Amino acid sequence: MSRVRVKFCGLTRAEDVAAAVALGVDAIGLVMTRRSKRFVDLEAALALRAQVPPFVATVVLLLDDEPAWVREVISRVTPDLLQFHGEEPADYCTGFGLRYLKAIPMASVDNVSAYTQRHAQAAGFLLDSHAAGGQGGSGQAFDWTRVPRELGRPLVLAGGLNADNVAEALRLASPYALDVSSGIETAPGIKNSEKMQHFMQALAAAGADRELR
Ligand SMILES: O=C(O)c1ccccc1N[C@@H]1O[C@H](COP(=O)(O)O)[C@@H](O)[C@H]1O
Repeated sequence: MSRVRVKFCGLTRAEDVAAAVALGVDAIGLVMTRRSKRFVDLEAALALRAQVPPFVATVVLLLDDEPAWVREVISRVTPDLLQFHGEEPADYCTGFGLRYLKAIPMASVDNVSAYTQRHAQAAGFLLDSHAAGGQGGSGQAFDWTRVPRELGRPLVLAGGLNADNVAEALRLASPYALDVSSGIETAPGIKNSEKMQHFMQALAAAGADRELR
């Protein structure tokens, strides 16, 4: 038995980081691709990162970004983990020398295990509802019965999660971790403390301590 981990992603405000940490999240996500409405620049990311205490991970989300930008983000923000959400090939992802999650666009991937084999060095896989070439963070869920039983790596479930569906997500997908953004906000990048709290309460009520894959 193990506890389901939680990442709140797309935080842009100090008060939202403080609320997330107080609620006991395992990771916060900073979106540092300029394509996103939740983009935070280097100065903002540095300030938010400085607020994150030990034992809470800082994950930086990128999407088909220029390597020079990725290197600058790594050296300035010092994230614990990268999350590549685009069509980045394995040699690009491994080239930065930092552990990474690879997002899998479930709307356009039929064979998940073939996809994971191309990213043998990924620390884990994040299954999201978008199609290749599209963006995540849409608040849309995919069919969770499509989540494979065995990935051989930690599986992070994302896409349209909220307090109302988290129990069903756990039941159908048994993920290692949950990643939520739209479901805890009032507008892109503006998190809502009540929604954050409701999400964590719903997770606890659903039994966050469970057998995981
Ligand atoms: O949050 C964004 O703006 C974003 C932009 C580009 C790619 C991914 C993005 N977010 C990630 O998408 C998933 C699902 O989010 P949601 O809960 O459906 O809003 C999650 O991993 C976000 O971190």
